Amino acid sequence: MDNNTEKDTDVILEVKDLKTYFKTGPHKVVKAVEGVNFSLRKGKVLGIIGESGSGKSVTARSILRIVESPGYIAGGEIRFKGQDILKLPEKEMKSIRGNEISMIFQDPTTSFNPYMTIGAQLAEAYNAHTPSGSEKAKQEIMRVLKLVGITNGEEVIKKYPCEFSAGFRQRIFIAMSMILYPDLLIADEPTTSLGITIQAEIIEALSEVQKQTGISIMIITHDFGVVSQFSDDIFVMYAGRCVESASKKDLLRNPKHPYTVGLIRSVPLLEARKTKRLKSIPGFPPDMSNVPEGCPFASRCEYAKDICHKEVPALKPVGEGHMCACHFPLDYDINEDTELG
Ligand SMILES: Nc1ncnc2c1ncn2[C@@H]1O[C@H](COP(=O)(O)OP(=O)(O)OP(=O)(O)O)[C@@H](O)[C@H]1O
Repeated sequence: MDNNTEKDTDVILEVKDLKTYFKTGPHKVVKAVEGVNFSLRKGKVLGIIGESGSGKSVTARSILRIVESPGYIAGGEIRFKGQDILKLPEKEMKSIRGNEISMIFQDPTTSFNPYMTIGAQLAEAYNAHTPSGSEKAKQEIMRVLKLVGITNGEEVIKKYPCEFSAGFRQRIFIAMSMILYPDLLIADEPTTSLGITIQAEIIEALSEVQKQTGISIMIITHDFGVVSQFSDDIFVMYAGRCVESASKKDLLRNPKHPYTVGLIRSVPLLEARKTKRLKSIPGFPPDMSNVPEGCPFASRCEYAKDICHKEVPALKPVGEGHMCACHFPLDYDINEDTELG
């Protein structure tokens, strides 16, 4: 039994020193997630942001224990409601998936069976864990469809996925993910394949679901606009590591890691940036099978000094609830960025 402290009871998910590797050759290991730490507060939204290949999806899949071979979890703890789920037998984990933790993916097209009606698929998701009469299932289907703003549920359930747009399918998929009253929803790039207007609608739908149900959400994205709009807390990933985490307010106002500053400077939609020039981060993330010594961001960092190329900086507190892995955290006020003015 775990002895939760008062503080811990506010945390639904705590990831400690998670390592997920891929053995890609006899002497080759890709360290996709290398010692990641973060927590998600109950009823809050945590945004995980980072460029492509930084390990966001692998982190999400590790939480559900669905990392596929040659991938494996090499170490760490994943505490969900106080219990380390890495220690659970697969049978118990199966019941947690969908029932307590559900996940939505980037591409709503592949999330559905094209040959089954929406109603049949929602009923199947409901009955998978909760055998029950069809009347009850139908009530629950209507409940979740309404939750995502679909009021013509009777019509929708008779149709097939191909009869709807990608955005509407994603909305239905969010509904499906909510059918078993999960406590945690992991949304992996839920808006990436959609147009700008539809993206905003999906975020709005997720936000409505969160408000109405109080569910905890972990949203993964490479779009700072999405996290700045929707998250309570933000966790920035780079090359398989956590480089900065803080409340959204702190992170956007006073980012400490040069990578976070680079990400913020490259976003066209943030209010504070509207009138300013945009700057992309020069260079590319490292090859994950051959990450150089020292801070993985050093080769792209305009502030890097000798030590940055030699020692990996530890994740350390830089303010209340604000953590940063940098040898020289910045004292940066986003509104005083004269370089961009
Ligand atoms: N099946 C695999 N085999 C080998 N390496 C893999 C595999 N899947 C992922 N990786 C490695 O893990 C790293 C992290 O991948 P991940 O999908 O988590 O990135 P991401 O941040 O979610 O990127 P994206 O935004 O493009 O989805 C990749 O750079 C890749 O090197």
